[in-house]
Amino acid sequence: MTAVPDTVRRRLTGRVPDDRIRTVDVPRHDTAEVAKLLALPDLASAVADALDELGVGAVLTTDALAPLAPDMRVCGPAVTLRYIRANADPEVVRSAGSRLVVGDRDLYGVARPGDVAVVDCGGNRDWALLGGLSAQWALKAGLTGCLVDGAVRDTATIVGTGLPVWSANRSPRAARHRVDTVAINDVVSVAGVSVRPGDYIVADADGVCVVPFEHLPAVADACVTAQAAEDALVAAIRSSAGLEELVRRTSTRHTPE
Ligand SMILES: O=C([O-])CC(=O)C(=O)O
Ligand SMILES: [Mg+2]
Repeated sequence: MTAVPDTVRRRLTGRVPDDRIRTVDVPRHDTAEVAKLLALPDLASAVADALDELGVGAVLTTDALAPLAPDMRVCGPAVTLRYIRANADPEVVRSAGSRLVVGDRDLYGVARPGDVAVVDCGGNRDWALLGGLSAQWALKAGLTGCLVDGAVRDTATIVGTGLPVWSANRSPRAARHRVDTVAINDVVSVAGVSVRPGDYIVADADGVCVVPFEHLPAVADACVTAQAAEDALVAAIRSSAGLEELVRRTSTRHTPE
């Protein structure tokens, strides 16, 4: 069983039993790596190019997970939560005072400022696992974003909080009494992509990139190099008098002898 230190214990509600908290020790890189990435104007596209170049990681399109608002962007290490769908009728569960556990608050409790919550909803896309209250709790804990492979609700309130959230669906119906928490900080599956605690989530209006923890520094360096080349190309586009000059200045074609 995980030893939960007192500093973390004071941040937990106690709803999730300790044996479902797989670890509180999530690896994290220096925040300078995150700052390099957040400086990129087209964050997820740049990171996706670097993942292609290095042959690592995974991406998800906005068909799989979409941001609640187009200006949302995030980069940070994942803390994870996995649910399963409960079999019981929610009315029966509610009247029996069941111990089905909603684990979002305790996920935020084990997180550190800068982390991104990643929620595997066990295939449930119909019932909301995150709403306005949850978003405000996440912000209080210092989370910088949430990915929910399921539904969210209270969209107006969530967007108003400024917390960046990506989800597979939206639904007004709550998942309370319909799901149970299996694990906090275990490997999860999000739209078919595995995410380990500490893998970096990079997301914006174009979609989501999952950067394996060990590759983050190389990805950040590749992005900075590619951005410098792109900036030079943009300067050439802007300063060329016309297309002929632009093509001449940027062409790599061999001139015939
Ligand atoms: O209550 C719930 O289950 C989810 C919700 O609406 C919130 O977090 O505000
Ligand atoms: Mg609500």
